[in-house]
Amino acid sequence: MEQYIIKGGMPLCGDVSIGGAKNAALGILAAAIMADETVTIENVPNVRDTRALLQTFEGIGAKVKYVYNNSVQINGQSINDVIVDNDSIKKIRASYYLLGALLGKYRRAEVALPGGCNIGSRPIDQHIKGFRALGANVEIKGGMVIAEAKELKGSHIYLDVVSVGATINIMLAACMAEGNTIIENSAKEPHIVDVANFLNSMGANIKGAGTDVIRIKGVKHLSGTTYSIIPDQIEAGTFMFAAAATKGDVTIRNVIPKHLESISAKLIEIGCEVTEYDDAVRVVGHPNLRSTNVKTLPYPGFPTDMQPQMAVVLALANGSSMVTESIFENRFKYVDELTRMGARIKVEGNTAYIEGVPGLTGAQVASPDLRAGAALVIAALAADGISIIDDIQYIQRGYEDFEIKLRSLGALIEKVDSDREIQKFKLRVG
Ligand SMILES: CC(=O)N[C@H]1[C@@H](OP(=O)(O)OP(=O)(O)OC[C@H]2O[C@@H](n3ccc(=O)[nH]c3=O)[C@H](O)[C@@H]2O)O[C@H](CO)[C@@H](O)[C@@H]1O
Ligand SMILES: C=C(OP(=O)(O)O)C(=O)O
Repeated sequence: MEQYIIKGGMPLCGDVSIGGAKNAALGILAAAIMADETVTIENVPNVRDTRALLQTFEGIGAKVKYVYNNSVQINGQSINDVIVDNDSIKKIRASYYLLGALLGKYRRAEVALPGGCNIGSRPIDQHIKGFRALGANVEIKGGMVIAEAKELKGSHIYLDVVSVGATINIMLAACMAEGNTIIENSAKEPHIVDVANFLNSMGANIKGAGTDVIRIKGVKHLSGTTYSIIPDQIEAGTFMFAAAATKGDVTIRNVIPKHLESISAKLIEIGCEVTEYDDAVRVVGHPNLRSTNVKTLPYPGFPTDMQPQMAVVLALANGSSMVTESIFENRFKYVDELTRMGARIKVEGNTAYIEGVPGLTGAQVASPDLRAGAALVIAALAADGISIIDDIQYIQRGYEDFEIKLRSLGALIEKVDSDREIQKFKLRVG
């Protein structure tokens, strides 16, 4: 199994360019199969999750062509199956978007229950409630979600919880339903807006994305388009926190600074310097970081997908901090691993109580999930000595060329696959 080996203690310095947003890409790729023509999508992150989704499209008969590095052409007209239950799709969360897309286009979908990071119970009751409100029969049988509708009719849907997945999924189905749909209490994340913009560029009629009321007028056909996905807010934030933890100086390019406000605000609060440019942010670390408290919230609040990375930075700040996770009930699994590196963190309920330490020490640790894995990489970059990170397949779900980008900032990190490669790295870095 592949691992990362890291020799820490080097401040990260230089420029890094951010790729397309994974969580926007997954919604947009699913939406693309609804078009009657070829769709070209640019800035698609080449990560495990997007590859799994694209392979699944081919499995049900869609045509997928990689035009160059991060551009993909999709034509869904040749789809000949609405049953999706292959092994790789079961591992990703965004398989649920195939329900909305296939139901909207073909009025039937049978998709394996979603996987994704094991960070909580992650029900999909709000997705199902939305589909039912549009007139679909939905049942769960043998690990599959089966949704079927003779006709889909616009409806007024109030989400009981603010859900990114349910908002996008209902938007997908409703944009090809008859009549008008209103989604109230919808999520407002930048990727919701990006999926809506993409659907509109194919001829859908969606207004209000980015607010908590989305209005959709159903259309009969969606056409071809060319569209570029927004930069990944979470990849950008991860590099920002890596700069802070290693007391470095990193300019993160190809970002939308507005999407990073909650992250920048926390970095400034703890003493880092953050400069915003039109499409870049520069983070300069501080030798003595201050403590603070953070609570995860739906956008524009502090993102849950940045919570583990923030905890690592606070583990290295002076004084006591509190990190409260309000979205997922099981997102502190990295704490035991971080403790093995010398962090002082105690979890009670949905809050991690952190006593900052002057430094961490390298250790062998395992990624419990995607962002926790990224956080452990940050910890290892800041730590004294050598760390080995196991289970990096989770990290590869969401970060393209993570180790290559980190190396370009001066990090001593290698992806290894054998003891021999580990020994070679150790000899090289001394
Ligand atoms: C592929 C993707 O885009 N994943 C993101 C998406 O996940 P995901 O779409 O799974 O997250 P949601 O926004 O739906 O979840 C938010 C909260 O609502 C609850 N809930 C959700 C749906 C539902 O039907 N019933 C219900 O109770 C969840 O358990 C959670 O407590 O948004 C999360 C919150 O920003 C991010 O951490 C994930 O990275
Ligand atoms: C939790 C995440 O992903 P997913 O919802 O795909 O598991 C994430 O991107 O941090």
